[in-house]
Amino acid sequence: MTTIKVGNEEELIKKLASYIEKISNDAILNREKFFVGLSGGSVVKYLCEGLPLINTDWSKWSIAFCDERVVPEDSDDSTFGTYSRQLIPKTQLTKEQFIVIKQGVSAEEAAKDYTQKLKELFKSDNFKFDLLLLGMGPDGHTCSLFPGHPLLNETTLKIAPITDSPKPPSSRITMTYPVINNARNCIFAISGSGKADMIKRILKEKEDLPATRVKPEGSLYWIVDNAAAIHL
Ligand SMILES: O=C1O[C@H](COP(=O)(O)O)[C@@H](O)[C@H](O)[C@H]1O
Repeated sequence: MTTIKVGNEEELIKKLASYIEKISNDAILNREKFFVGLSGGSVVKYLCEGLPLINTDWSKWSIAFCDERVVPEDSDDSTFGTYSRQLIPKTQLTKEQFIVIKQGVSAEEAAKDYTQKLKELFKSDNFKFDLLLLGMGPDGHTCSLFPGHPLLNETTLKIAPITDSPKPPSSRITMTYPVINNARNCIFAISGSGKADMIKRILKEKEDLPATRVKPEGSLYWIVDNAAAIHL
């Protein structure tokens, strides 16, 4: 695991973008494709500001969601909806490059459908992402994997439904650890004093929390700004 400290949110956005540029270009050079998973929450802002700055072959990108809320695409809670409005117009990405959840169905059906879509994307049951871009909530959750929730121990489902998310909206789908920890690279991007206590508990005290359980086969990076890293 590598911890990268930066001064503030602006520097975090630039640092994150530079890592994504390198990882995407390596993947495209070596495998001619780049499979990436995006998160919602504060990561959306970091990516919508940082990604338009990078040099990459956008046509080689396939984009999935580390978790997604089971809501209509035009809802403010839809992670795809937000990227669609705020990222696509600033890059050469098209909507067709995003793997989106099925609309108008239950979380259970959305998770099954999403699993099928990923099987088609990877042409395999082995969902090997080049990069997962992760956030962490102030309670230590990542994706839609919350402290104490039974999904932390899910080993069969790769994409799981959750209908009792403690953070609204309650109905979501999420990657589980068998997919997360199969990734070639995972990057957490964390900014602000509101995350400082949890950063200490996870990175210093190694407390068993959802974000701590992200231990990919590949590389793990935590990019943390000064305000979030104050207790390290
Ligand atoms: O609900 C969610 O929360 C986490 C963390 O969000 P943040 O705003 O505290 O960064 C996010 O990573 C996840 O994708 C999202 O659905």
